[in-house]
Amino acid sequence: MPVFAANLTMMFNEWTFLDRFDAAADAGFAAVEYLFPYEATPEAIAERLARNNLQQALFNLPPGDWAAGERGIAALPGRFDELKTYVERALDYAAATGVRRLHLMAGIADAHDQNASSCYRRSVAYTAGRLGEKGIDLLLEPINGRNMPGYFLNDFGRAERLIAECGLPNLKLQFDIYHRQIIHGDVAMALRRLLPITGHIQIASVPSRNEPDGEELNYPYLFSEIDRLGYDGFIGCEYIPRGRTLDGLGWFAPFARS
Ligand SMILES: O=C(O)C(=O)CO
Repeated sequence: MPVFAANLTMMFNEWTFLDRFDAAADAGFAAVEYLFPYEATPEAIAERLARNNLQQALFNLPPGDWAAGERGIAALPGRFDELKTYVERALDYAAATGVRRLHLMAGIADAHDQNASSCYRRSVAYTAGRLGEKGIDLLLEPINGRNMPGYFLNDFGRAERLIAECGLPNLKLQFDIYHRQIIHGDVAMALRRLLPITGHIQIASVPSRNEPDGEELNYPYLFSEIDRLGYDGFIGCEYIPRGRTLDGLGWFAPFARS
């Protein structure tokens, strides 16, 4: 049975960030994820996790200047020293929250630019090494170019090759089924092939990125396939509720913690 993590960046937006932890637990979630924790203190987040007996499934390392349009800096030339400070900042939050996996965003850069590619490799190798010292996995997530135009890592094959070439035991794929379907399709076969290198799964309907209960993907089938394949990680619910978050949780009822 998959363990679902509520994505508190997208879900439970009727509450303030810290109150979303309580709301997710009350709705039956045993785990949470979000893009970034950095506007709250590590202590405040740790307190909400403990109070609600929630596991922290995932969050992202700092992404650079998000408000200015940056979506990570790992592939951006000249930003390596800044990246190192981001790694330490994320590790502070990791220590407080007990998270075992972090996502490194690549950035907006030409996917075929040699300089960007070598910066990305260097950033990935450095970050994986530093996280490995703490027993934490580093995740790389291909993101579709419709949601994030110009994003460097926009192809599952490239992520797979990089993970293989690096050969680092804690470097894994973040398999967002929503992005996979938009970029390549063939979701079930890709899960079968890529599950051995997958460290986290995320879900949403396609094309609307809403609750996983309709449109072009058959999630009940995919959940049973993920179970059949023996996946024992988290499934992050990275979707935008159509209306109020609680009203859209019908799909989740069979999986809710009582
Ligand atoms: O945009 C997404 O899908 C992400 O998960 C960014 O971390």
